Amino acid sequence: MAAMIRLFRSSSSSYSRYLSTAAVSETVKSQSYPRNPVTTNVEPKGKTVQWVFLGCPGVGKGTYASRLSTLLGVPHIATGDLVRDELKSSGSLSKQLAEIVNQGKLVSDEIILNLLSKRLENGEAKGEAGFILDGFPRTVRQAEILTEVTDIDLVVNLKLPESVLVEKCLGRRICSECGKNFNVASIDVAGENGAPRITMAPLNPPTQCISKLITRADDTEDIVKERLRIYWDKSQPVEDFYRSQGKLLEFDLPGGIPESWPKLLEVLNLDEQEHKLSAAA
Ligand SMILES: Nc1ncnc2c1ncn2[C@@H]1O[C@H](COP(=O)(O)OP(=O)(O)O)[C@@H](O)[C@H]1O
Repeated sequence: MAAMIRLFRSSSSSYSRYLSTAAVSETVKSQSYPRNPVTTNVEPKGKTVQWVFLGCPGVGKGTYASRLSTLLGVPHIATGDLVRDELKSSGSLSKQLAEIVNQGKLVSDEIILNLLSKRLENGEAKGEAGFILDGFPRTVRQAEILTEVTDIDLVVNLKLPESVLVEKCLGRRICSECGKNFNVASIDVAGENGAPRITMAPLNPPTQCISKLITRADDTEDIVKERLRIYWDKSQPVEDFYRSQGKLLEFDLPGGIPESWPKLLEVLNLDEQEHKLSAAA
């Protein structure tokens, strides 16, 4: 992990030097790719969790990654949140980022790696270990860099039909005071290719948040469609990257949180009660 932070912290010149080193070590790297089936067992006293969550905008990566991070006691690190925090600041980067993000485009690798390295460094100073990454890696280049600097145990790929994704993004609301996420969309769509119907009840805010709800500037229909296009173009190949390493766990969400959460725990071989008890001990 420390090596990861050192490399992520590199200036742009040493960063490009690092990339050429990565290219030289390509052969060694490809030999070390595991070929065994996906293993999801979490050893509570063993090595800490280093997981990645993949999935289209609106699929619920943040929701499930955050719940699992609480359950497993590892930080949930969402690069989208890091970008939004930077947008709120008055730094010089903020204006540059707003233009990119509000068009639904991806931020440069250099900026993302800088934000991520700062976050990891702050976490390490606080004694954090392990992580659930959400929103990173988003390109094959980012995935290759991550492979160079640390071991990823498992990559969870959350999936929903595209029509649901757009509705979910448009229904997304955030409380400007407490920061919690809600969703006012009521989803009821026929499953694709003979799959069962998908229904999701709205995740309504409590009364104290109702007057403080805001919508993300990039959650408009046109920008969501552009983000989805970019996902298929740039991020979907990341699924293939991890599939070929035997690390990809595909998970078709059966519905909202009440239906999906227990099923996700089941495929991850996690027992909620057991983890709560060991955390309390
Ligand atoms: N790993 C990344 N690489 C490039 N840009 C990123 C990355 N993570 C986040 N961003 C930027 O932040 C925006 C919001 O990210 P996120 O909240 O993860 O969005 P989404 O809901 O589309 O999955 C993205 O549209 C992109 O501009």
